[in-house]
Amino acid sequence: MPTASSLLSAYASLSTSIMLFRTMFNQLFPRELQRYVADAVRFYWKPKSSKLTLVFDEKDGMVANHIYDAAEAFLCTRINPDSERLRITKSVKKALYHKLADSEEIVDSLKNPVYMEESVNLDHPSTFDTLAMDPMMKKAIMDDLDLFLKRRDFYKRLGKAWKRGYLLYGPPGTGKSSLIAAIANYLKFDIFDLQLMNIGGDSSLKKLMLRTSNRSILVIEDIDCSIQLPGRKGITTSTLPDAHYKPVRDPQFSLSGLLNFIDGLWSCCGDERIIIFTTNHKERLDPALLRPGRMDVHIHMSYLTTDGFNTLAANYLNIDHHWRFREIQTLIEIQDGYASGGG
Ligand SMILES: Nc1ncnc2c1ncn2[C@@H]1O[C@H](COP(=O)(O)OP(=O)(O)OP(=O)(O)O)[C@@H](O)[C@H]1O
Repeated sequence: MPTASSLLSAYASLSTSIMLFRTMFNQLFPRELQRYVADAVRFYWKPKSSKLTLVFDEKDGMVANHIYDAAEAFLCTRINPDSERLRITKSVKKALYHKLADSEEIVDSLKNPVYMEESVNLDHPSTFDTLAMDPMMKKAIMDDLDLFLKRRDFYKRLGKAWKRGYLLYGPPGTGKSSLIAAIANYLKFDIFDLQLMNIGGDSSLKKLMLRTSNRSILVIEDIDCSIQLPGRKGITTSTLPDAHYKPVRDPQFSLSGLLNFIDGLWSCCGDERIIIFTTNHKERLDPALLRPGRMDVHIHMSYLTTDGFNTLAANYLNIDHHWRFREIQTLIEIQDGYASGGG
């Protein structure tokens, strides 16, 4: 057992050595190196926290920080103004998990954490050349787009927003998305894909619409089934989906909100914009959405014609004849006959 005096003398010699080491360290090494060593020691010795604080500044210098806007728009669909803390976790397999207060919980899927996907560099190969579509119809669409782009003064003179709405309707898999890509490639516009089911309310919608750039195409796909829009008088009949449809969640914005934004919001912010709606069931849409000024051009995308088949065979297989073409063309004609009620 060490005596008190030996302990005291060990302590005295240890503290003398430390003081000597500190003095030498301070004199021999530059201040920057000392700070670096101190930081490294602190980093390895500090107890590790499981918490991570993300700070999004509202402004990046003098300009607005887009990440702040995106975070704000996203969070205001998930939390109410009374919530003070938001806890978000995500394990490897499970969905993104938000915990607001002790009594309030929301589970979200990471599939669509942000509800507007911005595709600035469109890399979709579809063009009007590769699209299987009646040549007259193709030309009519391209002419309409060209005319629209030339008519800035016309819209200005009328005091109307310089925008054009298209509705693409028809059975699934008939080329609606391909046509959207072809239009974007033709005009060299950006595409903004608006996911209605993820929008929390009119104000979020407004914010999102304002974030779309000029010379852009706003796409609202499957308008009849992405959300159950309340009608202008609150009646949810006009866009009723089929019996199997389950809305992802109740919408917190109204059809009138959507229509007003489409009509009014872009009028104050400059250049040309195109909005494209797609649906497999045009008959389910409210006439208020279908009228010119909102959906100016209605394009029916239908099943393959003989010409369309030839285009696809050339695009995909690089062939313009084959011994089975005749057989396929006969089948298409029979199908056409059924579709037009002749069969
Ligand atoms: N008219 C067409 N021209 C060229 N490719 C087509 C055409 N129709 C379908 N396709 C091809 O078929 C696939 C499905 O087409 P697309 O996604 O454009 O259809 P859609 O009408 O948008 O379908 P959905 O209504 O299910 O979203 C794509 O690979 C596309 O290349």
